[in-house]
Amino acid sequence: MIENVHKNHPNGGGTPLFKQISVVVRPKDVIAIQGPSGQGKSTLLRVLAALDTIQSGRISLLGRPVDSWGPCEWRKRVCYVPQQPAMLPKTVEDNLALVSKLHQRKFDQPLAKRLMDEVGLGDLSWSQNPAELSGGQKQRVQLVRSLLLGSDILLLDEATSALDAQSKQAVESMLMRWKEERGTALVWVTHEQEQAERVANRFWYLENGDLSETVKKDELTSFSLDQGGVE
Ligand SMILES: Nc1ncnc2c1ncn2[C@@H]1O[C@H](COP(=O)(O)OP(=O)(O)OP(=O)(O)O)[C@@H](O)[C@H]1O
Repeated sequence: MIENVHKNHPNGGGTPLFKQISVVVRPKDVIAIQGPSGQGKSTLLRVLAALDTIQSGRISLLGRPVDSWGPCEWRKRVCYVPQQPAMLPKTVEDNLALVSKLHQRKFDQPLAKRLMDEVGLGDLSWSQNPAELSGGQKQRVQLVRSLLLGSDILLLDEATSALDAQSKQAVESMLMRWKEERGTALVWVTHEQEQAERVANRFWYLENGDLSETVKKDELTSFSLDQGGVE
């Protein structure tokens, strides 16, 4: 999906943040991105989401370069979920219905209800203003809103950083069910080694501009047989 991507450090010093990195994302992959702070994990998600520029390289999905999809279609297919939830100052329901409004689709209320239940927000009033919610509640509402887009790839930036252990487990289980049902790939920045090991089948490590990859042992055979991926 990304080939020889080169990006300079945003500090303007001319040092590379990414040095010719290439990776493929396959349906149902769960990829944990790890590495020291400031090495470009969030930036890599934004590059994949076509929200940040690169100096050279190719970003594509299903064999088509990002430019040929157009920004709106790309964002439907590749959805970035930022660490800090950005909510409309309306109701929870307005926020949940936002993506269907933006993309002229019917709001799937039963699905939204099911997902809210699954992330432990079954009792939350949908008429509340998100400003009244806790950080962890906002993070889960944002995640459900993103899932309703039905994208091929979800880019999760520390998606459970504001959650207690129980809610974190609920979110992890829901995301695992979702990717099995829908074939969605999850590319997930997490600082938690234990979480990475629980959820991921592939691991990307970013440091000094290089991306190295390891794969779970039981995945090695299928991985080497199936390098084709989404691209
Ligand atoms: N808008 C910006 N302007 C200038 N520098 C930026 C900007 N955004 C990120 N950076 C710099 O780019 C580098 C990569 O940042 P990024 O947030 O991608 O790293 P990260 O690996 O996700 O870090 P962390 O683990 O701390 O979240 C950092 O050195 C950061 O200071």
